[in-house]
Parts: sequence; C-alpha cells; structure tokens
Amino acid sequence: MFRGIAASQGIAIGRAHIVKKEVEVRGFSVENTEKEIKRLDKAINAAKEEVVIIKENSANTIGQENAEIFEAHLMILEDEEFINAIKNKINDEKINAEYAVKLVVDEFVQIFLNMDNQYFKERASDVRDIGNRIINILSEKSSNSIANVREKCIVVADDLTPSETAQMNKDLVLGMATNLGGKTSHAAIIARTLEIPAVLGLGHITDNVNEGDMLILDGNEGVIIINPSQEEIEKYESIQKKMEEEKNELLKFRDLRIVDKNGKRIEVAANIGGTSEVDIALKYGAEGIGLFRSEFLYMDRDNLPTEDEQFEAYKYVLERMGEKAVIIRTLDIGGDKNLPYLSMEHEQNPFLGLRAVRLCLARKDIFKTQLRALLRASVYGNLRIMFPMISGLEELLEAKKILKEVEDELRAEGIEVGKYEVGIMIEIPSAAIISDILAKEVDFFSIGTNDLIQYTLAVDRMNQNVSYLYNPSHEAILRLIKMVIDNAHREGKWVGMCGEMAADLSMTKTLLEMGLDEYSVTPPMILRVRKELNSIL
Ligand SMILES: C=C(OP(=O)(O)O)C(=O)O
Ligand SMILES: [Mg+2]
Repeated sequence: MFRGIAASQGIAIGRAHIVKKEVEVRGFSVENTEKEIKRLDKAINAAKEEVVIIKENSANTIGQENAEIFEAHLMILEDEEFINAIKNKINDEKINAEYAVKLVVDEFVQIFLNMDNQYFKERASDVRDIGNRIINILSEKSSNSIANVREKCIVVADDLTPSETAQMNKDLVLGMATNLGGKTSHAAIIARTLEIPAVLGLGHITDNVNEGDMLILDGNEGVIIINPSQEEIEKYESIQKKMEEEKNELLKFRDLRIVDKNGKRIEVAANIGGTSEVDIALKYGAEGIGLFRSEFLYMDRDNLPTEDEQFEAYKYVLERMGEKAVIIRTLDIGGDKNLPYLSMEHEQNPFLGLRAVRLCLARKDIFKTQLRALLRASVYGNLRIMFPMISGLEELLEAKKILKEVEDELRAEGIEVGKYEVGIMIEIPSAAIISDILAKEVDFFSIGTNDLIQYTLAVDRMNQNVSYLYNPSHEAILRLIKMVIDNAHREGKWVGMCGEMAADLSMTKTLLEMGLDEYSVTPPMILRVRKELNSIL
C-alpha cells in the first residue's frame, strides 16, 4: 500500500498503464548549424500550432479557464530567453537541435525546481512538456503516449503535464497516480475538473508498479494498493458503487430550489478558493458563491497580485455566475495563512494577532488595491463584498470609509462602478454579541463557524489535543448563532453561513429552524445539503 496526496476524489480499480515520457534524445555534432536552427524554428512553429489546437479542443472538455494553461505554453514557445538559449547551444556547441532543446530544458527545469516557490516548482512540468513536444516534432515521432491509450487503465507516471492530463480520454483513463505533483499543480486541478480520481506525490510509485498490475486507487484517502486481494477489490467496488449511486441520486437536486414554509427561499451556495472552482460550483447547482476566499490569489507566488490580475479574477467569477450573487471576501491573511513575501512580525498568538481586516487597515495600500479591483469588477455581475474578522463597530466603519474613498477615487477617474452589497463575517464572539449594532451598517452577515467556534470555546481549530472540545452544537455556539440571525432579521438583513458547520448535515435542521437564509459549502457538498433541506421541508 502506498500513500500520496489525495488530489482528486473517487475510487478507480484497474490495470496499470505506465506512461514513460522520457523521449530518448541522441546528441551528435553538426557542421551546418544554420540548418539546425532552421529545423528548430520550423519545429517551434509546428509546436505552436499543436498547442493552439489542444487549447481550443480542451476548452470544451476542461473549461475555458483551465484551457488557459496552454496560453502559458504558448508564452514559453515565444520566450526569447528560452529560444535563444537553444540557438546559442546549437551554435556554440555545434550540436543537433533535439539535443540542444533537451539540454536547455533540463537547465530550465532545474532552475525552477530549485526555486523556493511552489508555483515555479510546478511550472517545471510545463517547460518539460513543451520541450518534449518540440523534440517529438524534430524527431518526427507522434507526441504523447497518453493520447494513445486504447484500453481502460490507471495511468501511472513520474509526473503528468497539464496537456497530457487535458488530453486524457475520461472513458479510458480510470485514475492517475504520479510520483510528483501537489494539490495545486495544474494536473491536479484538471483531474478534479474532469473528475478523474487521482493520487499524486507518491514518491516512487513507478518503481513499484509493473505494466498490467492490478491497482486500486483511492482518491478520497490518497492510497494505492498494488495487486490487491479479491476481498480488497470487493470492498472498494462496493465503496465505488455507493459513491456512484449517491452521486446519481443527488443530481436530481441540482435544479431544485428550496422554499421554507413561510415562502422564503433558502439558498445553497458554494465556497471557492480560486477561479477554476467556479465551473464545479455551477455543475453542482450552486445558487451563488457564498465565499470566495480571495487570499488564495495572494498565495503560492512571490509578490502581491496586481490590481489588474485581481480585477481579471473577480470579473471572471462574476461573469461566469451571471445574475447569481458572488460574495468575495477581502484578504484574510495571517493566522495559519502566511504570505512569505510580506515580512510580518513574529507573533506569539497569530490567530489573535494582526490578521485579516486588521492587517488590511494597517496596510491600506494592499487593501485599496484589492478594493479598486473589486469595484472595477462590480459592473460584471452581482457582487457582494465581505470583510473578515470584524470585532467591533469602529473597524467596520473604518473599512467602509476606505471602500467609499476608493469608490470616489474611481468615479473621479471616470471609471464606472456597479451596484454591490457590503457584508461582514461573523466569526468573533464580540461581533456576534453586538450584531444588533453591526446589522444596521451592513447588507448581510455570513457566519464563519470555523473561527467562531475556536474563539468562543477557546479551542485552537488546528490542535488535535483539544479537538474533542471543538463542538459546533455547544449551547454557547447555538445561542450566538440564533442571536445573530434574530438581530439581522430585525434590521431586515439576511444571514448566511460559510463555516464548515453549514455542511454538517446533523445541524441542517437546527440552522433552518433558527432562520438561516443561506448555506455556503464546498461544491461537492451542495447537493447533499440541498437534499437534506428538501427532506426536512
Ligand atoms: C469560513 C471561515 O473562514 P476561514 O475558514 O477561511 O477562516 C470561518 O472562519 O468559518
Ligand atoms: Mg475565518
């Protein structure tokens, strides 16, 4: 049994197909370097044409946004530093084009892998992918053995590039297992989008599996079993069957809308961490985005995202969701979420420290950039801006003041600002207790139980030793939630919940009876919550 990263949910049972992608490249010296450079130019053009076609085709299978990955491939093919490095190798070392490509790609890959940055580490596979494509064209071999899969199999590989994953035939590739790769690698993102179960980062799986071995791949737990017993196969077949039945059964709730006995619509929305999750949210019938954790746009990189980068991301989500509401939470960094490039002082109690809106009020430059991007995007959909970690009225008023300033600045610049709502997370007990006062200043509340529970019960949400005390149904928590809902309703404001408690099916009924207006959960939980609500009402 091997353990790796559970990168895409589901169970696959089938024969291993080992994909070896190392293209063997022979190096030899050449006299006519000009001829090699011409061959190289031709191959690069042909590679570009291939990538454009893959990009267009994959837009239909993996969605426009994920297909943009191939835009990055085109950029590499147009990168002068990369291409000149290959040409210089041909000229200086008088070697054949294939070999020069291999040497330069190896150098670039090494540079990326040595970087102390997950994003660049994961880009190494993009460069390798492009290198193999050029070499295959130069040596007139058909590219990518993965596209040649003819039978149902579980693909086992050292690493899978984005284009290989996107070219996978979902009917034949039952699952994927790789030595390398992380949860945020493009291969993982695409596997999740295509719903191909995947276990990545297994270390040495390719050394331990032989072509044709029987495998069980458990994408829920991140486990691979090689040549399992009949008993194990039966156990996993029954899990697989159950998951399939459950999924099919749940689909009938996709378009169902829940209305309570008073005629009030109860919405089930999605929590997302990035733009690529919007399509999955829609697929599972999200009635809106109840929480977009914008801090993920700031992570896995070396510098702050620019106003334009953020604007593009927010605009994309708003446009994709159409008329449906999109709650974008402003930067919630600090606590356990760090930005290595923001040199923040070491704190004894980071969860009680300079995090979220406190940090934004201290670093107005960062805050204003995000608010500008949000307001510029507001004309593209139904935007709701939400401030995290509000503890008192002053903080809320200060955040709103800055928002107003930004809006005035934009208007003075002649930039259009659309309609939008403003709300706050209720995740600190003090905010819950004065929710009657705060309700007058906002359009909505969203209860963040993940933090509300830890702060109310003094239980670190990440500490195993006290996890037995982390109890969503503690009477103190229930009273706070009820108080928040009542106070908001008294002011005619609505209340959602985006903490994990919203996805706890044992609490669905209690929350409904308290008058909760919206449940926001991870996309795969949407239909389960809706089914539960339907069975109650
Ligand atoms: C939704 C919440 O925010 P996060 O989990 O990102 O802290 C919460 O605290 O409940
Ligand atoms: Mg929180």
